[in-house]
Amino acid sequence: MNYLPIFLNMKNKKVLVIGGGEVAHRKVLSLLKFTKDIMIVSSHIKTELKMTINKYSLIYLQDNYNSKYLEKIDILIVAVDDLKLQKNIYEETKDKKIMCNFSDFEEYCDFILPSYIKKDDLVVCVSTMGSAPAFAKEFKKYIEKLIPNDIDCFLKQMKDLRTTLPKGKKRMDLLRQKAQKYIQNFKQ
Ligand SMILES: C[C@@]1(CC(=O)O)C2=NC(=C\c3[nH]c(c(CCC(=O)O)c3CC(=O)O)Cc3[nH]c(c(CC(=O)O)c3CCC(=O)O)/C=C3\N/C(=C\2)[C@@H](CCC(=O)O)[C@]3(C)CC(=O)O)/[C@H]1CCC(=O)O
Ligand SMILES: NC(=O)c1ccc[n+]([C@@H]2O[C@H](COP(=O)([O-])OP(=O)(O)OC[C@H]3O[C@@H](n4cnc5c(N)ncnc54)[C@H](O)[C@@H]3O)[C@@H](O)[C@H]2O)c1
Repeated sequence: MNYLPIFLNMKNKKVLVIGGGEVAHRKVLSLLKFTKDIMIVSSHIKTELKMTINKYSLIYLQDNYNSKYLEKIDILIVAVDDLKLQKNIYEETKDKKIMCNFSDFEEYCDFILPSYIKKDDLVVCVSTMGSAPAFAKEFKKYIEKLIPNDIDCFLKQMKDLRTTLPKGKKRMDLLRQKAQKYIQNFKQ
C-alpha cells in the first residue's frame, strides 16, 4: 500500500465512529488529541469507551448502523466486528466525499492511522503502511525514549525566534544551527 503522510486540519471536521469495542476505543483515543468533534454509533459499547465518552463529553448513540448517519460527516471510522457490514458501508461511501477507515479492509481505506507520539507541538508518526502494526507500536516506544523532556521548551524558543526575527537566510542559518546543536547535545 502507498499512503502519503500528511497533517490534516481538523477544524470543522466531523468524525463518525461506528463500533464500540476495543478497536473503536483505540481510534477514538488517537483522534482525541486532535479533535473532540466525534460521534460514536454502536449497538453495544465497552465500559472503557463509555468512560472516555463521558470524560470528553462525546456524542454516543446506541443504535445499529444506518446510512442516515453518513450525512454531514467528513471522516468515518468503521470498527464493527461484522465484515459484511464493513463491505456494505464501503459500497455506500465510496462515491461520497467522506474519508474512510475500515478496521479489517485496508484496501477500502482512504487513510490509515499511524502510531504516534505527541509532545506539545512535536508529533512523530510511525507507519508500516499496514504491514506490521505491532512493530509500529514498539518502534514508537523506542523513539519516545530518545525525546528529551525539555523538548517543548526548546520548540517554544525556536518558535519565538522564527516569529520575531526577520525572514531570510540569516534566520534560516541560525535556526538550523540551533536545531543541530540541540540534537547533538541530547545524543551525548
Ligand atoms: C498503529 C495503530 C494505530 C491505531 O490503531 O490507532 C494501528 N494498529 C495498532 C495496533 C495493533 N493493531 C493490531 C495489533 C495486533 C498485532 C498485529 O497484528 O500486528 C496491534 C498491536 C497491539 O494492539 O498491541 C492488529 C491489526 N491492525 C490492523 C489489522 C487489520 C489487517 O491487518 O487487516 C489488524 C489485525 C486484526 C486481526 O488479525 O484480527 C490494521 C491496521 N492497524 C493500523 C494501526 C493501521 C496500519 C498501521 C501501520 O501503518 O502499520 C491499519 C492498517 C488500519 C487502521 O487501523 O488504521 C495501533 C498502535 C497504536 C499505538 O501506538 O499504541
Ligand atoms: N485495525 C486494527 O487495528 C484492528 C485490530 C484488531 C482487530 N481489528 C478488527 O476490527 C474489528 C473490531 O474489533 P474489536 O476488537 O473492536 O471488536 P468488538 O467485538 O470489541 O467490537 C465490535 C463493535 O461493533 C459493534 N457493532 C457490531 N455490529 C454493529 C452494527 N450493525 N451497528 C453498530 N455497531 C455494531 C458492536 O456493538 C461492538 O461494539 C474486528 O473485525 C477485528 O478483526 C482491527
